Amino acid sequence: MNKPADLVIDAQGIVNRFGDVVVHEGLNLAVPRGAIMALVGGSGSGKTVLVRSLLLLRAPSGGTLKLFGQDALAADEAQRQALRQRIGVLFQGGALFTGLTVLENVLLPLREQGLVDKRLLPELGMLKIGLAGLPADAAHKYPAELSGGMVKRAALARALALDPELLVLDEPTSGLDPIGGVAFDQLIRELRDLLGLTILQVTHDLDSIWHGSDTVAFLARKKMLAVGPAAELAQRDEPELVAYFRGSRSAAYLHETLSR
Ligand SMILES: Nc1ncnc2c1ncn2[C@@H]1O[C@H](COP(=O)(O)OP(=O)(O)OP(=O)(O)O)[C@@H](O)[C@H]1O
Repeated sequence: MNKPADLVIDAQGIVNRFGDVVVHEGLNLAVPRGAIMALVGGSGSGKTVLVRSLLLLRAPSGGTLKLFGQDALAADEAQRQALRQRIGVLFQGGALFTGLTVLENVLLPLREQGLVDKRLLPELGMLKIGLAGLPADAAHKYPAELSGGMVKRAALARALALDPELLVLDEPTSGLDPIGGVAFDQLIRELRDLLGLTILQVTHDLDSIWHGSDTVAFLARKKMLAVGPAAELAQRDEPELVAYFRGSRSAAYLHETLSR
């Protein structure tokens, strides 16, 4: 068992409902520090609603939520803002400002925070761009001038801007070719090791699920149906897990990776 202090996210008994529609009912999720956890579930199972709750963008209808050991639901707005600043978010599609260069995008959170000496900003921005695996000359390009993989990396550099402890990634490898996807997974693992990050990633990418994550949290029946390494979940008998891990898509994937 992890001590509570070792859990970056500790959500217990979470309930989320919209009118009569119950999305989560007594959902538990514990993410230990240093984990790379994939958040997986069918369409409409409630991954986005859960992530919005974890990012303090939506108050759950019930349950408790500790972030970094602090009671996030009892926190006042200033404390919630401080908690949010400890979380870097990579939105699907990158969500970069198209009228700003990569460097300007990366510097935006730092400028808004206003804690860093302005003269140090460009150097700091270039450091984040390098960490995200982009060449220095990408800094002065606009998002439209970048490949899909570079856009993801630029968005990652921005997510790293405020030195987060937790990175939340929404389908980080979607739209990338398999080689680009594996390279991105590898980068995430290196950053976890280098910076001591904790990663929670919503993903449908079988490479990310099987090889890019240590643990898979599987959302079904309004709760976390199972949490464990992909190989462990693939042995379970719950019909949702059988369909996901032993269905035709997974079978084809495993057949292909075993023969690589
Ligand atoms: N603002 C809202 N008002 C009403 N219902 C909502 C709202 N947001 C989400 N829902 C419902 O909550 C459920 C879960 O939606 P959510 O977007 O979290 O699923 P998801 O797992 O992220 O799906 P996908 O993989 O397709 O993106 C759905 O039934 C959806 O209709």
